[in-house]
Amino acid sequence: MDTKYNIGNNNAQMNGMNNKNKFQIRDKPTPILFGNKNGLPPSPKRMKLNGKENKATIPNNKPKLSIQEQRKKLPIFDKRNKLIELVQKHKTLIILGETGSGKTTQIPQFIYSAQIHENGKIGVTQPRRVAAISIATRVAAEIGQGTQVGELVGYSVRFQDETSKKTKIKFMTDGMLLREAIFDRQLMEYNVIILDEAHERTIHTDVLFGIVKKAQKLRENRDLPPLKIIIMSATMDVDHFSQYFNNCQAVYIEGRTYPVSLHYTVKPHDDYEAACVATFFKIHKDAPPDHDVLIFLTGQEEIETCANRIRTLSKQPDVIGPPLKIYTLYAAQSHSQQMSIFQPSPANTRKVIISTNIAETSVTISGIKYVIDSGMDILQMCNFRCRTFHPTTGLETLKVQRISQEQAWQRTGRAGRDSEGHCYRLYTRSQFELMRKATIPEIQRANLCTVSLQLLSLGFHSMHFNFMDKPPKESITAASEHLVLLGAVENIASVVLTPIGKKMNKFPIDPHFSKIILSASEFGCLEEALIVVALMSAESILITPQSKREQAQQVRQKFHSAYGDLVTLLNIVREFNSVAQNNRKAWCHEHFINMKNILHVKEIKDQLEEICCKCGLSINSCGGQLDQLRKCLITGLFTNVAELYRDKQYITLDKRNTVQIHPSSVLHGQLPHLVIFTEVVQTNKCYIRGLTTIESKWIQDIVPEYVKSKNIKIS
Ligand SMILES: Nc1ncnc2c1ncn2[C@@H]1O[C@H](COP(=O)(O)OP(=O)(O)OP(=O)(O)O)[C@@H](O)[C@H]1O
Repeated sequence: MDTKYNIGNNNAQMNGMNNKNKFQIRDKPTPILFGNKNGLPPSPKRMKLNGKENKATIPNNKPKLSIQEQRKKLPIFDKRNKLIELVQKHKTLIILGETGSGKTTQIPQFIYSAQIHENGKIGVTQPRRVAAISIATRVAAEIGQGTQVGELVGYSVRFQDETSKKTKIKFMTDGMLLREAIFDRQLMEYNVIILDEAHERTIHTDVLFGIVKKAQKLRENRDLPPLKIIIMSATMDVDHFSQYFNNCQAVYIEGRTYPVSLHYTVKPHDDYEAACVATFFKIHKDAPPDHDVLIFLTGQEEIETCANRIRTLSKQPDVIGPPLKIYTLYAAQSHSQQMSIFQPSPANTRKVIISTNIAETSVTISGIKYVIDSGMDILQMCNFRCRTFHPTTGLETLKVQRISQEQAWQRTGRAGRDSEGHCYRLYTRSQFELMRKATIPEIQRANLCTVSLQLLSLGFHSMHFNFMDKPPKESITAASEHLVLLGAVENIASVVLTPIGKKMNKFPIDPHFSKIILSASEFGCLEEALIVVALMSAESILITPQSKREQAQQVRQKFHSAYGDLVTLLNIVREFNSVAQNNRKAWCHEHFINMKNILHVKEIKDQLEEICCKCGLSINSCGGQLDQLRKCLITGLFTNVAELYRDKQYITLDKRNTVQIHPSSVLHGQLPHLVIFTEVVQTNKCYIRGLTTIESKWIQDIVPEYVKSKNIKIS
């Protein structure tokens, strides 16, 4: 391998691990001991605010830097020429730079200004939509001169394309670029592709590594304009990556804009959630109001519980600190809920964001001074069935586990972005050293159904694809078997998609759902199937505020169907469609329906309908004959059937897992004999939701091959 470049000598590394003094948190709940006293700023002047003792309102009286001044302060900024030279020279380049050095926001702009992309586009992938959207917004603002997102700088995430003919820098989720590859293997739209946050090793990024490598080669062989590939991260195994990309060049950019002090606990803590709360209140008591806090926890339930605890405790009379604005961030939230974390908090109010690993990479949330890292994450074990396109309908079992060192550094890097910061690691230094270095690639543990279908449409069988790290053989075989049952391929070794398989790939959704759509016209219920699939692809249309839970449930009671959740949601959409345009807002308000999300369902349905028309399907409706829809669901979701066996317990027919009906389901407490589900939620128990009742004889009639191959017996 060529020598690695080191650019820059600004050695402002994360600091703060060497102070032996200890401080103790005296507030409720249980104190946590950190091995560093430098965690908090020196005691500032206090003043009365909202009747409580609080910090002075001008904690930071440095003048705010303009956006261009902020750019110039980034460690990457004065390495522009050297970087441009390297990108020009190498067809593939690995760029490693510390979190906050300016890789994601600056490198696409450097390439653009040097016209390396010539007349093509610069595509930049991100593992998550929140990052893709927020970075596009930031880069458009940095370019200035009235640039709006969707013009020179745009983004593309599933069902939302904010690009135009003018777009030259396109941020997108890795899944979107993968879909584009299905339609053009050579990725001719782009002359430069940047795969950012490569260390995350999401399933899509891993597949993209192989796809872009192949596209580059194809273009080379066919004398087409070359494709430049840039792989970026703050934390990755450079040698492993370089080897995969034909021993390509790697460059390291040193330096962060602001230092982050690290604080480890003195002893291990089992109750990491309580430790987060305790640490938060310690910060809250002493830090100025505009010093915001970001807490990393694992999943929705835990995050909501923590938010409630902080909310309740902050109202106690003996708790000192400014007013709080509490945000939560996890995959199941609506897009607007997720983006609300970027709103500046009102004056003299502290913002606290409690998040899953969504906020772990790429995002900059202005004002975050403190990061509290629980050290835990949820490992997604996709052993139920394929991951679906919607995070909350992914039928995965989830397991809480320790994060990797890479993740710990990424979390730390969320502080110190617009001023110096602190990271509280709720684990000891030795626990950190015992953590695995890198995250296990998702492809090693995920169900490969969707990806196998996508690869087949590109002419590759997963078994023979040039993965950076090959997934287990059993996962590939299981995915292939599933695709056979869905009718997408003739047999597990086939590299050719059946006509149905080809059509399935035209839909930007999980193969199980595209199969339902493709079967629906035969069942005479395509209209209804499109609505149901659109509902499963969008954020929840229901609003159920905790304080008005009963009222919301009561007013929506009239839509409830004994057939289950999907038919109930279908009833809501049907009713909404019949309401006059000018009354819809009031109707949504009255029924606790999220108007934006229900309109988005309609948009998705229209997009899916357009694809149906291109596939030559005629739209038909079953009206009140909902058995047709219930039967049709079996064609795609046959692996998600659960049968009642005793005492409210259900058993899944496919993998024999024990599950229960989730309390939020309209079928909760009703104990139907057989249900099909779209979602598994794991808390202390394993719950299923998104239910529809079905009849046992239908399964044998609709998927006889499956029943035979799995030797399924239904009582
Ligand atoms: N939305 C934003 N609001 C305010 N400042 C921002 C924003 N996005 C980026 N910045 C500034 O630009 C800096 C560099 O951000 P950038 O995302 O380019 O860094 P990076 O090196 O890619 O980091 P990471 O590896 O964490 O993604 C941030 O530290 C911050 O100072």
